[in-house]
Amino acid sequence: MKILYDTAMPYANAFFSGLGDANAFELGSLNSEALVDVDALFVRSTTKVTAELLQKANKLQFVATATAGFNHIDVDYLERSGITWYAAGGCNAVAVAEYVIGAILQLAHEDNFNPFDKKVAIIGAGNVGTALSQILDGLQLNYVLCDPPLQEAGDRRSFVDLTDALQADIICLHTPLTSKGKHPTLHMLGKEQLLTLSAHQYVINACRGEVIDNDALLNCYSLGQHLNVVLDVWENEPFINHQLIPYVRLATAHIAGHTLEGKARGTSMVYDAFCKHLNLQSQLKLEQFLPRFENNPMVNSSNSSFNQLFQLVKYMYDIKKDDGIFRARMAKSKAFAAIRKHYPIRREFSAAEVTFCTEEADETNKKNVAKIAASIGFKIAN
Ligand SMILES: NC(=O)C1=CN([C@@H]2O[C@H](COP(=O)(O)OP(=O)(O)OC[C@H]3O[C@@H](n4cnc5c(N)ncnc54)[C@H](O)[C@@H]3O)[C@@H](O)[C@H]2O)C=CC1
Ligand SMILES: O=C(O)C(=O)[C@H](O)COP(=O)(O)O
Repeated sequence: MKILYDTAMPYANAFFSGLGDANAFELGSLNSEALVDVDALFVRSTTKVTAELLQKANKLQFVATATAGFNHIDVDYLERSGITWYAAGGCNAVAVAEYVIGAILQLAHEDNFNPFDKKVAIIGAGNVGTALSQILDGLQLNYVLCDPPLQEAGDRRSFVDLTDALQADIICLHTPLTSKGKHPTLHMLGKEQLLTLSAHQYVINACRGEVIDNDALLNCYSLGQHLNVVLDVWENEPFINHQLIPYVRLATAHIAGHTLEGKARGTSMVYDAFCKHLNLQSQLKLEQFLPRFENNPMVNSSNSSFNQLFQLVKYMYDIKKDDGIFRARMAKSKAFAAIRKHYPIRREFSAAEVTFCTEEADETNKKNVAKIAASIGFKIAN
């Protein structure tokens, strides 16, 4: 059994070497020759799995991506060719939701608004959208959901349409990239939609760059429209339009899902799916591999509730730092792919145990913040 996997899949050798002759490929190095006699191919979103790449894949029976999105895979071709495929939907849902919360609290801090008074719209209420809604529930922030496919399929949550969603204060995009079907998302926010937005609203795109028409966005900015947009994803990655960067409020290199947990869960879900395909019992579990988080956060309970939560979230994920690195490196070169490749280890809230430094007078405040922190995933020290 010959297995090829992307080197960017954490713990892949440990997971796959017991299942066959497992070898890694480096980003950008895969070609059709390398797929001769390969039985299983495991990728991340940076490898386009096309008919052309697979033209010499004489033995391929299973293709999997250790990512939620699968628009980089020609699934029609795989299905026509009798090749089983799998995408690790949900592997990094919590990571993206934590990125979005990091962005909202950072913007609230910079623009001096109270996030608890704002309404969030979650467009795309699947794995990521649901993980985000759970954190918003924990923080007691108001939100609406917009997901016509789920609504039509009978999902019992309550939904609004796109026009209503675009009136929310903070609009978060969590759809797949699709260009066919009844509800395509390609350029879902085009010129017409962007022109309806006001200077008091915020748009956060952490799904796929092409869901916002980037040329239309640049045009709005060039014409003087004030738009608060956070972009983790861009059209035409990694060769994005640099002209957009100075206008964007927070800019990152498609790393919203890049927690250690999110990436490693992708590997482990691919392993489980492949074992199932082979009719084998999975032997390995993600928990065997994840290291303990050593630098647990401490929070001062004499600060306001907002500041304590902001401090805590920023300790685990500082979006402003990623934004600074992005701007500095992108100013000098086409560093998009390199920033992603060398992204430092980031952990999810659930890895950390929080200690509160509390004077007696702050005890009630501490209890309130600790309850909220626990409800968004943190462990609380006794
Ligand atoms: N920035 C990053 O690092 C990451 C980006 N992603 C992207 O986010 C996307 C969503 O991820 P998941 O939640 O795991 O996928 P999912 O498939 O669980 O959820 C997507 C939801 O979007 C809905 N949807 C589809 N078309 C829609 C439309 N026109 N309007 C509103 N909703 C629509 C679907 O019904 C579904 O419920 C992925 O497809 C991927 O492209 C995912 C993880 C990490
Ligand atoms: O899961 C997805 O979908 C994503 O967008 C991933 O976070 C992308 O990560 P890479 O595969 O590009 O490292």
